[in-house]
Amino acid sequence: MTALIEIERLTKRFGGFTAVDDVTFSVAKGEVLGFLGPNGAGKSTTMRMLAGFMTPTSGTARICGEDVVDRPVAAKRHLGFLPEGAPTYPEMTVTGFLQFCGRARGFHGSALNDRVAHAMALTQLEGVRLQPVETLSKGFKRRVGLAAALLHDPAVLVLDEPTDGLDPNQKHEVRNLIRAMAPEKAIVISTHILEEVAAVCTRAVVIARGRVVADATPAELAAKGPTMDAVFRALTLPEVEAA
Ligand SMILES: Nc1ncnc2c1ncn2[C@@H]1O[C@H](COP(=O)(O)OP(=O)(O)OP(=O)(O)O)[C@@H](O)[C@H]1O
Repeated sequence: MTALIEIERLTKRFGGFTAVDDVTFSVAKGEVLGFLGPNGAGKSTTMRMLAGFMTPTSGTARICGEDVVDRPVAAKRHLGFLPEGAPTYPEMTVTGFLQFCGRARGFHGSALNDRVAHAMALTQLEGVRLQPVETLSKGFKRRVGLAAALLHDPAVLVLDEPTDGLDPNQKHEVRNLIRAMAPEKAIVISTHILEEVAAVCTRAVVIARGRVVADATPAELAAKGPTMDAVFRALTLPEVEAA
């Protein structure tokens, strides 16, 4: 299996506080890695460093073999990143925003229009295509962000809570979409929803206080206790309490 994401000893300190502490894992093509942990565990910080949005204090991250710090443009070519929250440029319409993202990715003319139309179809945004992003509900804003991440059909997807704010039907659709794309890509999703891990992930990495406390398949994790909730608490609470 080819590792499309390679994270080695990644660390981020904010002053004297270590938010991400010596994190190592890799993700191969075909894998959907669930990145789990309690609030403040360091998930978003790890994902931001992987996406080249934040410089690590130490350690390395590579996307399709390209170091995100030394070769940021080459690494980002292979990456679709859905950050936390809503897309920027809220006054743009959905179509306008996605066209802007597509142009930034180097698409023009009919190729640009095809890309935007395809991404909108995948994320079911056609009904709101002419609406300004700021007027959309949270779930629709999330899907606009997801469409922007998928636009260039990248080999690597890093999705920070992709189903946050979606209703159950939309969650189902987004999980189906992730599953459908999975064979051709390496995907990392962070989530608080334990059922999502069983539903879409082939592997799970659990972090607490910035450190990896488990790296296993969903079935291996589930076998560690009576419920996924209990396993999650056993893995993460001692770390939180010890801090
Ligand atoms: N720019 C920053 N400056 C200082 N501290 C920060 C900064 N960004 C994050 N932190 C801290 O680093 C820790 C990890 O934050 P992070 O957002 O990565 O956690 P998370 O696992 O994504 O949490 P959540 O599940 O709540 O989104 C937190 O204690 C947070 O307050």
